[in-house]
Order: sequence, then C-alpha cells, then structure tokens
Amino acid sequence: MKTEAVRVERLTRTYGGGDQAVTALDDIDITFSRGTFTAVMGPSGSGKSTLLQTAAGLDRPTSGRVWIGDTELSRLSESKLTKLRRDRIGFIFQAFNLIGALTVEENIVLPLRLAGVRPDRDWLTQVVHRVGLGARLKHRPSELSGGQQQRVAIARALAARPDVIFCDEPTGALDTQTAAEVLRLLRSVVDAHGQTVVMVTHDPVAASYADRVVLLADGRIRDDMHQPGAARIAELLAHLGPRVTQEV
Ligand SMILES: Nc1ncnc2c1ncn2[C@@H]1O[C@H](COP(=O)(O)OP(=O)(O)OP(=O)(O)O)[C@@H](O)[C@H]1O
Repeated sequence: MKTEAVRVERLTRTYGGGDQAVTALDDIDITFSRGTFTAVMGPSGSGKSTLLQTAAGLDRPTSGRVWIGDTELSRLSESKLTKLRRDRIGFIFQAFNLIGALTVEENIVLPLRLAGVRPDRDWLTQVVHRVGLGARLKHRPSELSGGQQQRVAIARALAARPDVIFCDEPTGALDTQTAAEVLRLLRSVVDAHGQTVVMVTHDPVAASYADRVVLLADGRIRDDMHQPGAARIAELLAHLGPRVTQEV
C-alpha cells in the first residue's frame, strides 16, 4: 500500500479575477503520510481552509494536482469525486452539524444511509466505543454536552472507515478540557487505527497533539516541523501576523 495518504503538487487556488484576484494558495507541494497527524496553522487568510478544501476534493484547484492515495482528483467526474469523498474521506468542522431530530446513532450512520451503504457493524461498535458514546446512542444531540456532540461528529466522520480525516478547527467551539478530550481522541484514531488526520487550527496547544506542524503564510508553506511544541509554535505565529499582501 502507498505510504502517502494525500499529496498535493504545485497547488494554486486563485479567487476572483483582475484587480480583485486573491491567490489563496501559491504553488504548494505537500505530502501527508499514512498514519500521521498533521496540524496546519498560519495567520488568518493564509490559506489553511483553502488547502483543506482543495486537498479533500471539496474545491477544485486553479492549477496543480491532488492525490488521495493513488487517485488523482482532477481526473474524476463530479460523481466519482463525490463517491471518493464519501468512501475515503471524513470531515470534522467547528460546528458539529448534527441533525437535532435524530438520535446519536442515527446521526452517526446518516451519511452511510444516504449513500445506500450498509454500515459495518463491527467497525461501528469499535468507533462508538472509542468515542465513548455507548451509553448515549439513543439520546438526541440537544441532550449532550458540546464535547459529546463533537465526539458524535467524529464518530460520524469515522463511520465509513475513511483513509483521511480532515478537520477544520475541530476544537474551536470547545472549552480547554473538552478540547483536550477531543484531541486525545483524534490522536488515538491515528495511533490505534493508522488513519491520517489533517487538522487546521489556530491553537498552538491543539497543534501540539500532532506529529507535524505545517505553517502557512500568504498562501505558501513557511515552515514544516516535527513536534515543535506549543511554546515554539506560539512564538513562530507571533512573528507572522495577519495576511497583508494581496495579488493585484
Ligand atoms: N470564496 C472566496 N472568494 C474570494 N476569496 C476567498 C474565498 N475563500 C477564501 N478567500 C480568500 O483566500 C485567502 C485564504 O483564505 P482561507 O479561508 O483559506 O484562509 P485561512 O487561513 O483558512 O483563514 P482563517 O484562519 O481566517 O479561516 C483569504 O485572503 C480569503 O479572503
């Protein structure tokens, strides 16, 4: 099996045109290996979400290529891309995006049901156990704490047993202690199941749970570090400040 879970090559994403054009990503090359946890950081507007969206096939690059495993995304039709996202990629966002009228269990299997895929019961049992929600399966999201709701969203992202999980500020709406629980859970998903996690975060402490920290600035990779630690990350971020340059 290929050791690369995700690879992007010469990735550029430009929004708008003429005087208003913004180069959100500027000729980026990066690889995320299988079984690793990477934090993507950088000032506001540096291109973090754009990198996540294009690498996950939610947005098409202006130029450059993206691979999920052996599959190159630009060659795929919209329907094949949708299937790849459903089968091989999980998403976790700051907003939990749970359906209030459904139980925890129904929320977890909803994407599979919508896709007409039969859930793998053994795997789901493992996932529910891992996120610690066994006693809450029949509850509604409104009866859960924020951290528990995010754990439901994590279980939902894991349900299809994806190769890669992309997270955009997964702890942004959580208090420090609850955030730590969610980060330990993401860490365990990588360590116990060999899945690949790519997480955008502003929080140096959250990033310290990752194996690797990639720092973006002005749509480019400014730094790429192995477990730099929260203090070093905070120091590097303090030197970058918000995005100031724009394409004209
Ligand atoms: N749909 C869009 N249309 C126009 N410009 C956009 C669009 N999406 C993003 N941008 C611009 O692209 C640049 C990168 O945005 P992106 O959201 O990727 O940054 P980010 O690092 O995730 O920022 P933040 O930390 O504030 O979420 C910014 O200048 C942003 O204004």
